Amino acid sequence: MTPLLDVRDLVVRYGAATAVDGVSFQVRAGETVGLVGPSGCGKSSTAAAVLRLRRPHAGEVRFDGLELTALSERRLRAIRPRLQPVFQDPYGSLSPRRRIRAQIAEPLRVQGRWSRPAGPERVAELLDMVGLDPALGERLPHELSGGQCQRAGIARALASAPELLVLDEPVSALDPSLRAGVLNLLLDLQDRLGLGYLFISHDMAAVRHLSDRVLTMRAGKIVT
Ligand SMILES: Nc1ncnc2c1ncn2[C@@H]1O[C@H](COP(=O)(O)OP(=O)(O)OP(=O)(O)O)[C@@H](O)[C@H]1O
Repeated sequence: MTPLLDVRDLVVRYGAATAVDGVSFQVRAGETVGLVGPSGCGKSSTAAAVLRLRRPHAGEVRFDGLELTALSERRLRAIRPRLQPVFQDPYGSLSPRRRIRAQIAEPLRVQGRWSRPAGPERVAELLDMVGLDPALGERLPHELSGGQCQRAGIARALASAPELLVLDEPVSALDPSLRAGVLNLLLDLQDRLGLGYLFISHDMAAVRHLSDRVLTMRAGKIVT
């Protein structure tokens, strides 16, 4: 079976410095692959290349068999909803001045999946799926707690109907008491939706809790 994500010999450079040095791994549908390693070892650079936020210097990123590194922006736009990021900063991934419900509705509108009353109902359903009272959709991001905001960001990612989530330190900015709740939510969503996860963290306990397989990076290379 074609893996959901197939990364081959990935190289990311910043000028003369090599941040990712020949990394290869696969993520299958419904599977969580953890990526751990010390600060600066190249985890976020790997994520950025997978999401095509940064073009790699060399190597391939295949998503469902399709090579992303060579795709035009126009063709990439059709693929982007299928692989969605969740970043560390819960407030940073949402626009500060728009209500939560409008931000969750946006992917539905962009993909031509918005109508009334189904659109607003879907937004309420997505909020409920991430454990938020749909009434919180009326609020602005700064009117939510960090944990609520990260859940809203996950709801927004889910609005695109993704198959893969790239989770880059998704709970590291949260109060330790809230982390388990968000990690368990991610497990629950994976069960319900069959999502693949690339889960990046320096928190070994969190990675073990979530991952089917754990890859360790050091100085740009996968060492296990
Ligand atoms: N935009 C950039 N410009 C130049 N160098 C960068 C840039 N982003 C990252 N780097 C460098 O690339 C290397 C890998 O960084 P990266 O952020 O991918 O590591 P990381 O494992 O995600 O670290 P952390 O856990 O601290 O986020 C580091 O040496 C870093 O300084």
